[in-house]
Amino acid sequence: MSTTSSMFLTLTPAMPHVENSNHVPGPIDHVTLNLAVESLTYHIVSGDTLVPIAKSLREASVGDESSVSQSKGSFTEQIKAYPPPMSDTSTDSESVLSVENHLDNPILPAVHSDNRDIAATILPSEFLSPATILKRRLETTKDLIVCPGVYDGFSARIALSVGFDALYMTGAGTTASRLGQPDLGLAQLSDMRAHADMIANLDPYGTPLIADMDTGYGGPNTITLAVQQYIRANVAGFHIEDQVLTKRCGHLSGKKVVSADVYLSRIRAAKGAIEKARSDIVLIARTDALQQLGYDECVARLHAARALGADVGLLEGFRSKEQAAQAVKEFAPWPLLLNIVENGHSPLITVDEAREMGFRIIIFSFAGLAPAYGAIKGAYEKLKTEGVTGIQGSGVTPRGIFDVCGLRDCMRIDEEAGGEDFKDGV
Ligand SMILES: C[C@](O)(C(=O)O)[C@H](CC(=O)O)C(=O)O
Repeated sequence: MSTTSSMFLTLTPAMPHVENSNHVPGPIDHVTLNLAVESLTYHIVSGDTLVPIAKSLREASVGDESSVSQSKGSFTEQIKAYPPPMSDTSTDSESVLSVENHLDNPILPAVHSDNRDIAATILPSEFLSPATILKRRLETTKDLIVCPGVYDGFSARIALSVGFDALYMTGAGTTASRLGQPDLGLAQLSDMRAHADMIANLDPYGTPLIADMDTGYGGPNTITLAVQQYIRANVAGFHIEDQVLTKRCGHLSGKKVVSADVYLSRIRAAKGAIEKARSDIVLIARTDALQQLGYDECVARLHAARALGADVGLLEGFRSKEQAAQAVKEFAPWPLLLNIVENGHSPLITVDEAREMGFRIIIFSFAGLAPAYGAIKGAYEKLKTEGVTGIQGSGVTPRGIFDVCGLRDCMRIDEEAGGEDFKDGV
């Protein structure tokens, strides 16, 4: 039939979703349409499956004409921005399906033919989103995923240059660096989303970012928006907790948690948003109930969160190494994340010890913020008392700092595009 007949799409192992994907919403409003298009974009770059792409296209196709044409325009632009690896047209019969046949599947009716042409140009055969990378690593290995805390673009760049399994965007550090405020629930969704978006997209196709989502910033509707926004921001995983909205750092005294019912409504809302988006973003259920309600209540809350589909558990503020090890055993093989906050309320557990205990993710929330505090304060004090910063002779040059921030990539992009901005160097 059309131009699509000779085009092939290599599908990822997530393909079996096809059989269960016949839920197609009815007519949609502008908001839903925009979400569909954004989710579509996400799936293009994520390479999850063809189904969400086709489903989103269908959703777009039932919107009003102006929305549809607007969405198609933006869609086409997005595809141009992410050119497919056209050289890879593997013919492995298990992994290659005709786009045309696939879109003709009766569970995916009414896809516009011009949209099929667009879909046929998408070949996300090798690309996995950071969320998918993180999720598969949790599902298919027993690795301990080690994440340094990053609190801004520069600390994230430094962590990327050192090389880690994943990064952790600390809410405490975000609040400190973005707002200059303590970790008391003062950062709003817009602050956290914008910060996460910037950090997650410094290396958009690589190192996964796990980001703090605090309490979810409100009730189920706000949490739904928060999850949608984190997904669109290319965040690979997030944790959501049971503290009251006026929360505080998990390593301060006087914490208060909401009831188990309210907590579970948060988890349910988060999971529902993830499923609706067909996203692989990793849902980490955190409980801060230890201080106020004790260990058994934490265990009950995390078991309930697990039953609702949370991918990972986080029990905040362990009192001892024994308690940490006990929790891993309690939930195995469900993965647990360990939050290390040096000089906080919990004992220091090293990467090797955490691996031995069986934790699956370890975050060092203050690994960037605390040393930055010491180094910056030292330089400022020296400047004040001695009239110099002490940086001279340290070997840290402006060029070196900009290199960490991707200067070479910027130069390469310019050169490859035929630009001349850097032909005489920098
Ligand atoms: C993990 C945490 O949520 C963070 O924002 O990094 C904080 C860290 C901290 O403030 O000590 C927490 O443990 O609550």
